[in-house]
Amino acid sequence: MINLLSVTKVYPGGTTAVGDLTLVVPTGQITVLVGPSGCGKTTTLRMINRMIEPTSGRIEIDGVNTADLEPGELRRGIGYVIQGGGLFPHRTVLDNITTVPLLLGWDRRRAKSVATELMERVGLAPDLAKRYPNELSGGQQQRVGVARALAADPPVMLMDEPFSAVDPVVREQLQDEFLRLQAELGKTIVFVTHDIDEAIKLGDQVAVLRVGGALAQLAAPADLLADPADDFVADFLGRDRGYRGLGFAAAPDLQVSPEPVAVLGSSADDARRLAAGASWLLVVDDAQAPVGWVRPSALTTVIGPNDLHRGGTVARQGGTLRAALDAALSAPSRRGVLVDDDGRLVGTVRAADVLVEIERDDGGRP
Ligand SMILES: Nc1ncnc2c1ncn2[C@@H]1O[C@H](COP(=O)(O)OP(=O)(O)OP(=O)(O)O)[C@@H](O)[C@H]1O
Repeated sequence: MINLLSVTKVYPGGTTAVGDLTLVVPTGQITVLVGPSGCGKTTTLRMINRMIEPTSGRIEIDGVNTADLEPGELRRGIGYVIQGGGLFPHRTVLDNITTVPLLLGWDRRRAKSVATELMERVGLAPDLAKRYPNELSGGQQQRVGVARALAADPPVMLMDEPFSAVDPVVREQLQDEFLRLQAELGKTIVFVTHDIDEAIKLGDQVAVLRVGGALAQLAAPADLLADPADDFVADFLGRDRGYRGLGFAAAPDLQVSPEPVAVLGSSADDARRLAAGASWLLVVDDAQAPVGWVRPSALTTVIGPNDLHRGGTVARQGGTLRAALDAALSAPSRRGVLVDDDGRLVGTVRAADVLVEIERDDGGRP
C-alpha cells in the first residue's frame, strides 16, 4: 500500500503543483490519477519514486517513509513507464529490457531469459529482440517500455500516460493487454492519464484532481459515473454518464430468445424459408459464430460475404448491460446478438428486455 499523507509540492517560482494531497493506493490494484492539464499528476507520480521531492507531507510504501530510503534503493522496487516508452535509443530491445536486472547484478543468462519471457508476455515477437527502438512501431516501443519496467519484478509500477503516443486502435489493444497482464501480475499501480475514458476503463479506483493538485474525488469508476462529487467532476466525466455506467453493470438475467439462422453459403430460397417473412435473417459460419445479417428478399443466389450487413455489435452472454444494449441498438433487426465465450451464437435480446433489467437493477444506490 502506498500512502500519500498531506503531500504538497510548491515549485521554485511559487506554483503549487500538488496541494495537501492525501491518498491511499491499495496493494495489487490500479489507481488512476486523472485531471486537466497542469493539475499535478506527473508531479505526484514522480514524488512517489523521489524523482521530485515533496515540499511537505510524507509518502509511505508499506509503512516505510520513502524519505528514509536511499532513492536508488527505493527505485529498484518501482517500475516506471512513460509515454513513448522512454527507451534508450542506442540499445537493442533486449538490452533495454535487461538494463535494470544487469544493474542489480543478475548474470546475463538469467537476465536474457527473463527478458525473452517478458517480451512474449507483453506481445512482442522474439525476432524484435535485436532491433533498436527507432525500428519499432509506437505500440511496440510502448510494449518494450512496459517489459523493461517489469524486468526486475518490482511490486510497484508508476505509469505516466504510457499509451498516449499511439493511435486509438493500438491504444485500445495496449489497454486490454495491460489489464490482462495485471490480472496475472497483481502489481500496485499508479497510472496517470488525462483521458477520463482510459481512467474509467483501467482504474480499480480513480482519483480526479483539480488544478493545484487537490483531490476532487476518489472512487471506483462505476461510483464516479453514478455519483460525481461536484460540478467539476461531473463536467470532467462528460456526457453519456448513465450509458457509460452500464458498462459496469453485469447482465446475467437477460431474456434471450432463440434466433433462426442461415449458414453462410445457404441458398436464397432456404434463407427466405428460414426467415419466415422477417425482414432480416442472421447468418452464422460453420462454427455457429455470427457473421452478419442479410435481407432475405434481396438475395439472388446464395448468401455470400458481400450480402452481409456487418453493423451489429456482438455481446457476450453474461457480459455488461451496455454491451447487450449496444448489440440491440446496432443490429439492423434490432435484435442484439449474444454469443458464448467461444463466440458461438446463444440467441438475441431486444433493447426493451435490456431496459427491463436496467430498471430492475437500481445498482444498490440510495
Ligand atoms: N520543474 C517545474 N518548475 C516549475 N513548475 C513546474 C515544474 N514542473 C511542473 N510545473 C508546474 O506544476 C504544475 C503541475 O505540473 P504537472 O506536470 O505535474 O501536471 P500534469 O497534471 O501532469 O500536467 P499534464 O497533464 O499537462 O502533463 C503545472 O502548473 C506546471 O506548470
